Amino acid sequence: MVETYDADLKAKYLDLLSTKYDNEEKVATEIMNLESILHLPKGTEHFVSDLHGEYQAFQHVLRSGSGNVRQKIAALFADSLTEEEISGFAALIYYPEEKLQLIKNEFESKEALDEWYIATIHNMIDLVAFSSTKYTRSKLRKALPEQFVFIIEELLYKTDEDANKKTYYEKLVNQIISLGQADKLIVGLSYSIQRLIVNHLHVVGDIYDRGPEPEKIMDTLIDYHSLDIQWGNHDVLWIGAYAGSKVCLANILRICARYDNLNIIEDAYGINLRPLVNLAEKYYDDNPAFHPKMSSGEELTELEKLQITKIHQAIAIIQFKLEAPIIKRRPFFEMEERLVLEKVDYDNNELTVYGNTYKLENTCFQTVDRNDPTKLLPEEEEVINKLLLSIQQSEKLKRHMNFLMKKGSLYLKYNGNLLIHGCIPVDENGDMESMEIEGEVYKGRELLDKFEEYLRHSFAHKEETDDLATDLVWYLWTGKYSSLFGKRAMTTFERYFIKDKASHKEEKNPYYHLREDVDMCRKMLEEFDLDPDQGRIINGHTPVKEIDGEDPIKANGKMLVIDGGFSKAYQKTTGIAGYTLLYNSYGMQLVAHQHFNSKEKVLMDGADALSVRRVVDEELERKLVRDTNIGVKLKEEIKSLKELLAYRYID
Ligand SMILES: O=P(O)(O)OC[C@H]1O[C@](O)(COP(=O)(O)O)[C@@H](O)[C@@H]1O
Ligand SMILES: [Mn+2]
Repeated sequence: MVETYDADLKAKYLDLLSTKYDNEEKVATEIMNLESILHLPKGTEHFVSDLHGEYQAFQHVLRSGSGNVRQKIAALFADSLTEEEISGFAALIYYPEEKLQLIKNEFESKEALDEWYIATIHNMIDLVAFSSTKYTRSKLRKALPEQFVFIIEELLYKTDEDANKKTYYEKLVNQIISLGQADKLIVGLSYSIQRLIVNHLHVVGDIYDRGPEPEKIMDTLIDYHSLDIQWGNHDVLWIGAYAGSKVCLANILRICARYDNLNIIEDAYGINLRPLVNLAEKYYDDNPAFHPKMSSGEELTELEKLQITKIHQAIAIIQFKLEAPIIKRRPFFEMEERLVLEKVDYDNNELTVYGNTYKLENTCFQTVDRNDPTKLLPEEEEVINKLLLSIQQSEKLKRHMNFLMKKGSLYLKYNGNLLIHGCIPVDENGDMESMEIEGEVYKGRELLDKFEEYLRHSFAHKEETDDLATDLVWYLWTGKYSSLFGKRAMTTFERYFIKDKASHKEEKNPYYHLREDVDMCRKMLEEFDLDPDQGRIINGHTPVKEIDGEDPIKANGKMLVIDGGFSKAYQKTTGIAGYTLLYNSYGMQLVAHQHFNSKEKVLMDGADALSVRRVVDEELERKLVRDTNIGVKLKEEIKSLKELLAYRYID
């Protein structure tokens, strides 16, 4: 029965396939094409994480391919260009529009400029050829600026250069210049080169929060040619807010207020904060614990600062109140200790948590009824409901969140590696920690799959605000067994109101010290059905403190921690601007970014020489497409095509 069904299905599939490949030659050509692709070297993967709204730094890393663009230029033009020229050329490729302006201003005669155009266009064509050796012609064509494909291909596939066609090629380039198309061609070629140098991008989580322009990062990612995303805890917080979780919403607003980024909400996403501002003005005053953190160079008037301080308090208190009913209705979240508002001794202004009693400072409990401390005032309730409505109606946010869902997942198995933002929750013995959800116990990979299933359910049901799926999205942000949080509890309340830093400590999951161990990493790879000899785990989330001698390469290279440290607020504690990772057919390279120069500085002296590389390993055998995820798919296609050939065309 099953067999006939399968055979039927197969025949239907092959019939469908034969509509695309409607003669024997077409099938044969495609098989040959795919077979040869399998033998090309694998494309370069680029890994970044913890972007935290730092659009400018991200742009630089993306455009420079973490130093890969410059490296290609240096390799190709080692004998013909000086270091300075190489840097200038690199800067032109990263920021072609701006750099072109700067360069053009330097020329005094048209002839000199034309000469520069000719040399530059030729160099760029050579670089395109050099950067595309791993690709098929058709893939290269897709990466070229559409309006110039014909011209570029003519120049790329030059034949007979010395004889008959020499003047033809010269004419072509001269024509481009005299018709005023040179700038457009250079800009187009620059973006093509950027695109050719990185085949696929992995964003290992935390696009949102702390930094000023996450929405611009999202727009860049939406336009990017090939990528995947592993959600970070901060991304999930935004997904949760959009999916109907009021407590997630309160959190994103609180973090925006804390980092003086409320314009992300108001200007970028068009959400009206007026109701929240009115509430804040009515109940709150200045409070040093709620002053916004500002990055250097930023200026606020006293009045602006005061207003943000008030909003910050208003939304923090709403957040603490909203947490309580969830903790109570979900005892299996094991979060009773976080019922902080109920634990406050309002007479003595003290809090007892985890067995210790602390004095509270800078409190702002004006809207807290000590007999029912977690009850929202009707106006607080109205504010959060209005905000939820308007956040769910933001077209731009909808677009960004849909994209996060489409390209994102909690973890990803890719070319034999495991990509995950936070951790795999384990206990001190290295056993997978289990969590009971609706009477079923899950652990390891199954637990993560379950989390993702609930998250997707919540996203599909935005009208539900208090169901288990929505509560679990918040759990992913802050829960003990969350693979994204990776800590035992979040001490936000203590950070605001208690001076004693001991109370701020957030204990990490044992994963974070056990991941130093090779066997533990092997075990985790096996948990995800990956080959422990070949695979590696690629993590974000925890800033690597190079300052204290911490190494991002752990467990003999089985574990790579690439928290980009893009977040300016965290660079003091890491001593570095962060790491990114490149994986080409020869192996993996970790790139340490000492600091991200401003775009202006890069434009002036092409300065990304500050990226230091450390090679994780040299693969013995060059990796080919056939060894990759895509290779597996291509092999399946080849198999089907061969079946089609036998079934339809060969008797
Ligand atoms: O430094 P901030 O912005 O107050 O945030 C601290 C909070 O951020 C977290 O570290 C989570 O953010 P990360 O994913 O960037 O680590 C919490 O554990 C902690 O409570
Ligand atoms: Mn994180």
